[in-house]
Amino acid sequence: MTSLYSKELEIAQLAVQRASILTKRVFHEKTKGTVSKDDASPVTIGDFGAQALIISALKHNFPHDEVVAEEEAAELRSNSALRDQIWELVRTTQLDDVAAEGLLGGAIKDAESMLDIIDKGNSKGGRVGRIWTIDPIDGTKGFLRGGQYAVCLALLEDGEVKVGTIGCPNLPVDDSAPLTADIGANATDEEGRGVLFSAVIGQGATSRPLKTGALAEGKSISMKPITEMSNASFCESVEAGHSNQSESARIAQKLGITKPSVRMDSQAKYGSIARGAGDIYLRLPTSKTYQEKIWDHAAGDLIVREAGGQVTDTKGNRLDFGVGRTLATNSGVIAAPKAVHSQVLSVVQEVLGVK
Ligand SMILES: Nc1ncnc2c1ncn2[C@@H]1O[C@H](COP(=O)(O)O)[C@@H](O)[C@H]1OP(=O)(O)O
Ligand SMILES: [Mg+2]
Ligand SMILES: [Mg+2]
Ligand SMILES: [Mg+2]
Repeated sequence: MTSLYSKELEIAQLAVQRASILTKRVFHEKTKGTVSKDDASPVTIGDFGAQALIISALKHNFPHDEVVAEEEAAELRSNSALRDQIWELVRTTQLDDVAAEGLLGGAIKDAESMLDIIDKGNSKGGRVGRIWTIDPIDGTKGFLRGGQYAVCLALLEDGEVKVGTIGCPNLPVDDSAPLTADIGANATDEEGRGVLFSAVIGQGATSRPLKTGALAEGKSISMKPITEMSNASFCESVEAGHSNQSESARIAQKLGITKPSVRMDSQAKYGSIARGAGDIYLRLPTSKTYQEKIWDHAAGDLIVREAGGQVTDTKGNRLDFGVGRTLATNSGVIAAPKAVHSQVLSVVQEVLGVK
């Protein structure tokens, strides 16, 4: 393995795999330690634990890189019961392959170190240097209802996404399985679920089964060419507060799309269109003030583009990951195969009245 970013890719995939094991354990626990954040969104012991495990692996391998991660440990420093619950999970979650676990640096020393590690995700981001961005559980609401969620990790270099990995424990492994709406009944440990999407800039995108030890072999994935808009399928958020679902319905109708949207939580949407299970992902702003977070889009943006797609905001600009922790200069997301992206964008702009 001598290709560019091969070490980063291997560590990212293994780190996401290990964190995914932790999230699945939490799903089966009776109490998920759910607390409400300042913005009223939920966070669980799974979010904190997964973030600790991923940052620990990154700091072991790339000690000088910065990290922009979603969660912070402040609440855990004053809530020792919650801290202990997370520590118990983190302490006892390993990959079941000794060599792979060794690559991630093994266990974290103690509960205090775990809190410090969680807080290493506090970089301001920006356009200079190597910055990893982590969403330890993307779609926490989906996670809680047994629907889709994703463990997301990307490497930015000078503001550009170079490596992206998304673990989706509840998506089918089969790349050609049709997209199904996220009704919250997808959580199962049966064979056939759990997929890891990855991409490296200039090297294409892959999917592989999400394992509990060494990495499974990957397959190249690509977006499906749309021959008839009437047969296209588009996906969007489950949450009406995250994306305007009445505008998306009007856009779909104007494009000639006849199928209803497939609603699913998290960056599972990016992975699903990248492998051709769906075609288009629309995320239409619901407020003028909400700024999308870089950890909600970085990995998906690269995976879709490396699979033959184009990703822009509603103004037609590429997502700019170099402005800080948020996509402050962008509004919404339009992801589609390259060949039809401009057609989709012009209908989006017509319906939204964007110049
Ligand atoms: N008002 C909002 N508009 C758009 N996205 C939001 C909004 N509030 C939260 N989000 C984020 O959208 C992501 C979920 O994406 P999706 O809606 O596509 O499933 C979550 O990361 C969620 O943040 P959080 O992690 O804090 O819940
Ligand atoms: Mg969250
Ligand atoms: Mg998220
Ligand atoms: Mg999250």
